[in-house]
Amino acid sequence: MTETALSANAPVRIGTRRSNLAVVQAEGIRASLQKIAPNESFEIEALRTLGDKDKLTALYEFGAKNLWTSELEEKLTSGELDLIVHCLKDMPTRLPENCELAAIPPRDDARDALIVKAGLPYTSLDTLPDGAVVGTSSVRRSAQLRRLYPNLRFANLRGNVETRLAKVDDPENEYTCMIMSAAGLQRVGLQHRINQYLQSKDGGIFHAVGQGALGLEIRKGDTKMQELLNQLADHKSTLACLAERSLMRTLEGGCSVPIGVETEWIQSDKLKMSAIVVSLDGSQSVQDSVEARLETTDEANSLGEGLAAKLVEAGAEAILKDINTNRPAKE
Ligand SMILES: NCc1[nH]cc(CCC(=O)O)c1CC(=O)O
Repeated sequence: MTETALSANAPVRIGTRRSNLAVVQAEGIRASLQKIAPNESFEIEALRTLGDKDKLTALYEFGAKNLWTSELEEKLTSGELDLIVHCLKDMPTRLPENCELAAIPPRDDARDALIVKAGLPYTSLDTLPDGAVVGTSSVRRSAQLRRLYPNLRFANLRGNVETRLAKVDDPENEYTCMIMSAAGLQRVGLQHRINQYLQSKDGGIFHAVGQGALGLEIRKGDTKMQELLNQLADHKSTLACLAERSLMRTLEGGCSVPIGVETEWIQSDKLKMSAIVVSLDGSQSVQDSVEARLETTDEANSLGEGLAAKLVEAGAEAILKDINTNRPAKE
């Protein structure tokens, strides 16, 4: 084959993390792209990232906000990859100079879910006995739970979806239950293990910014990829997720800061966004909400900034500052 023929047929290279969930997500995007562009070929490259390798360090101790993404982004900018399929919630709110968030497809279930150890009879957070051990390494989850359920205890739980579930079910381990994203479980076919779906009006728990959505990242200015991915984008999911990310960016929180959020379209073009910021021990919290008609990404960004301002007014800054000064291994 000549070199020209090779480059004309060069496959579009899709990068993702090497977990089952990440690969399932990338396969879904590949299938959608293949339908849109039947003459292109698409290849998936599943890479082990720093976040996958280090299962021991508590997430909040890493300091860096990009432990799932930076190695993939290096390959994107060097041209080894053309697209990265991320869980949007693992993407930092500020991307490297030469990368961009090209599209957000229709969002799946954004809620957290309670999963009880196999064989135990509990069905919801409020039926858990005193001293029950919740497996989670997310300070957003533990802080919100400490606030509402002071009778619970917490233990770190890391690893991919299947690993975490196996650790909880292992009778040798002290976990009574764990909290995980509903979308993550559903995508790998484990939705039957969900005992309770959590949200502000059920269990009192707000989900993470961008949870349940995918983020499709490309090299900045790659118009061929942008045009393809435009066809996978969902307008309402995009506006809601961008509003959430703007809130997070404005509060300067990373994925390890206890900011919980919820967005809901209350009319066809009106988004309501509620959020909570909680101290690590659950003793302090501020909560507020905003709503506005949204059509453009600028308007989504303004909504996030507006909610951040309200939360700061209510005392969020003191809580976040306290978290940053007390963090054990802050950079
Ligand atoms: N923090 C890890 C992570 N990143 C994305 C998902 C699941 C998919 C999603 O929620 O978008 C998970 C698992 C979890 O938090 O339970």
